Amino acid sequence: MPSLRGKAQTVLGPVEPEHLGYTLTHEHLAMDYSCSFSPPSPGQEPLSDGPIEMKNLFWIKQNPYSHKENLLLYQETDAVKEELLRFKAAGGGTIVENTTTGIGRDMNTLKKLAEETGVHIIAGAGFYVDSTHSSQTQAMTVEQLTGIIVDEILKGADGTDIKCGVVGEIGCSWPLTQSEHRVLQATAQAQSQLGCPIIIHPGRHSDAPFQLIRILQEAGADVSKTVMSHLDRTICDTKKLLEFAELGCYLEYDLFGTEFLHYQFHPDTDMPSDNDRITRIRILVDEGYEDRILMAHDVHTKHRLMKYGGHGYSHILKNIVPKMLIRGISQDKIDKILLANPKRWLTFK
Ligand SMILES: CC(=O)NCCS(=O)(=O)O
Repeated sequence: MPSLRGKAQTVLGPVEPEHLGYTLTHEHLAMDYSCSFSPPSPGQEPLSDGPIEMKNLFWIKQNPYSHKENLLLYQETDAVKEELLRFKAAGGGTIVENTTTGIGRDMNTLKKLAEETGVHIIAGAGFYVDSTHSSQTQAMTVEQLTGIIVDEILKGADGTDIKCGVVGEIGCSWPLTQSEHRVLQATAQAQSQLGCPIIIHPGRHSDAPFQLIRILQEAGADVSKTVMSHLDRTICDTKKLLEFAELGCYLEYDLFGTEFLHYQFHPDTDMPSDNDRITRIRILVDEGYEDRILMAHDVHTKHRLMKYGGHGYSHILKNIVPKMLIRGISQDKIDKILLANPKRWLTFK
């Protein structure tokens, strides 16, 4: 089998990293997030079952995980295709599709979207959070889990010959479960065998990213090829963020476009606004971490698509980049964040 060293691996095969272009490192194009359904507040049950309509859109935006149909992104392939074409027209080149086992990864659809739009799509290997692990997964050893992840990259995933090009998002809860711990160790082992990029979904606690990096390191992972996702909602304290940045992984702000009053998954956290995200990125740039920052939207529900009045996959390129420039983050730094850093991360070692 030819080595992947020096290449990035898309669903259409290996590519030269120079060809990736502007890259969103954490998105979903086809996914079923029903596993995260949050029952609505008493009295709001009828809102949960209806279709998405103008008159309930504000409620859905505030309660995205309580609306059943909103969680079925996989039903929107035509709308997603249209949006990928817009992303490309806005200068975009690559999307890393983070849907792993447990939330409806669909390799055939990803391949079709890549063929029909010309956008490079890189699929994720591995497993989402414990609540989606099958009883078979729960019973597997680290070696068995490693074998599955390695095969998804070298041979193909979900019974297809379409290959993944990153490991993740690897789902972790807070507190971390035993099954998630084994999957993390397998992720580290797969990475040390293949030199591949990995990406982690941390549990919702500011200590979680530190714990996860420690476990990965102890299991032999290369922290410099590791992305910690969702820092937006995970480490809100600047001192702690800078402490975490010292560990040397990529720091991902991937919830651009998500703005709401009440964060359903963790009401103690105030979800930052896009302006807050830009402020935090500016702090990291000023502290010298410009080579470690990544950005994305993590679109994973229908209401964030433009078809439903959402911001879509072009929001960063069209609206956030201009605002970053206004806030004193130079084009050179932005090109590091959206072009050079993803390229370095996605290149197999
Ligand atoms: C699909 C996924 O895991 N999205 C993350 C949502 S969260 O609110 O940042 O946990």
